[in-house]
Amino acid sequence: MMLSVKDISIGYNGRMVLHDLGFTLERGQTLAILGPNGVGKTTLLRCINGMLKPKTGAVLVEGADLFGMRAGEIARRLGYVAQRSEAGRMTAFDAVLLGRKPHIHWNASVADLKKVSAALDQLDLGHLALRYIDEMSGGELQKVCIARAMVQEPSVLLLDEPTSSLDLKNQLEILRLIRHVVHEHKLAAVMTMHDLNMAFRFSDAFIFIKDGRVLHYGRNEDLTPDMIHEVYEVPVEIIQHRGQMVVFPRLERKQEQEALTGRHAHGGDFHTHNTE
Ligand SMILES: Nc1ncnc2c1ncn2[C@@H]1O[C@H](COP(=O)(O)OP(=O)(O)OP(=O)(O)O)[C@@H](O)[C@H]1O
Repeated sequence: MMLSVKDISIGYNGRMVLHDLGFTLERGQTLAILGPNGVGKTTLLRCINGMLKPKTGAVLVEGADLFGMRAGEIARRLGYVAQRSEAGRMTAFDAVLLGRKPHIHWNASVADLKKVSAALDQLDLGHLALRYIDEMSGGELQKVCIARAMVQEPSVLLLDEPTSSLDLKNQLEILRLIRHVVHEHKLAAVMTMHDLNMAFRFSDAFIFIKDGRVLHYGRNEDLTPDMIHEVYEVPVEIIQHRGQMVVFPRLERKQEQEALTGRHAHGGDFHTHNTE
C-alpha cells in the first residue's frame, strides 16, 4: 500500500474538523477528496503532508509512519501543491529548483538543473523560466507549483485544487500530465477538487466528506446521484456520454421554465441588446 490514512481526528484550537477519517491508496491510483466548502479537505492534505499533527490516528507512507519522519524525509516522499501559494521574489526556474532541495546534498548538479528545465517544458513554462513568480498570473504560478512538486519526485503527490486558477485547456493538460506521471512513475495522488466532472474523469476513487466524516468512499463506478445529493444537497443526474460519466444538477421544473423564458431569478425580464 502506498498511502494509508488511519482514523485521523484533527481540528484547530480544540474545535474538531475531521473525525476518524481513513482511506488507503495503492501505487498508480488517484483519489479525489470531495465535499462542501470548509469541510476539512485542505486540513486533511496538510495533515497527510505532516504540516498539521492529528489528535489521533496515523499516516503511513509505503508502510512508514509519517509522524516519525524528519522534514527532509517527508519532502522526499510527499509532494504538496497548496491551494494558495506565496509568490516571493524569485524566478520560476529557482522556484522549481527548490523542489529538488530534498535531494541536493551540496550544490545543484547538472542533472538537477536538467530536471527543472524538463519540468518547465512539460508544463509549457519554458518561456517564463526567468520571470519572477510575483509577476505571474494565478494560473502561471499554479503551474510553477505543480512543476516544483514534480521535480521533487515524491512517492505521493498531494494536490489542493490543482486546477482552480487554470483555463479549460490548461486544466485538461495539467490533469492529463498528473495522470501520466502517476501511472508512469507508479506514484499515488490525492487531489481535492470542486469540479466533479474533472474529478471523476481524472481519478480512480473518491471520498465524500461531510460534517467531519467520510460519508461515501469508493471507486468511481460506485458513484450514485443520491450520494452527490446527500453531500451537496443538490439533486443531480449522472449520464454516460461516450464512455464518460457526466454529472449535472437537475433543474427544478420552475427554474427550468424561468431559464427557458429568459426570466431572472428575481422575476425581472431579461433583455438582450438589440440595435435595430
Ligand atoms: N488555521 C486555522 N485555524 C483555525 N481554523 C481553521 C484554520 N484553517 C482552517 N480552519 C477551519 O477549519 C475548517 C476546515 O477548513 P479547510 O480549509 O480544511 O476546508 P476545505 O474543505 O479545504 O474548504 P474549501 O473547499 O473552501 O477550500 C473550516 O471551518 C475552517 O474555517
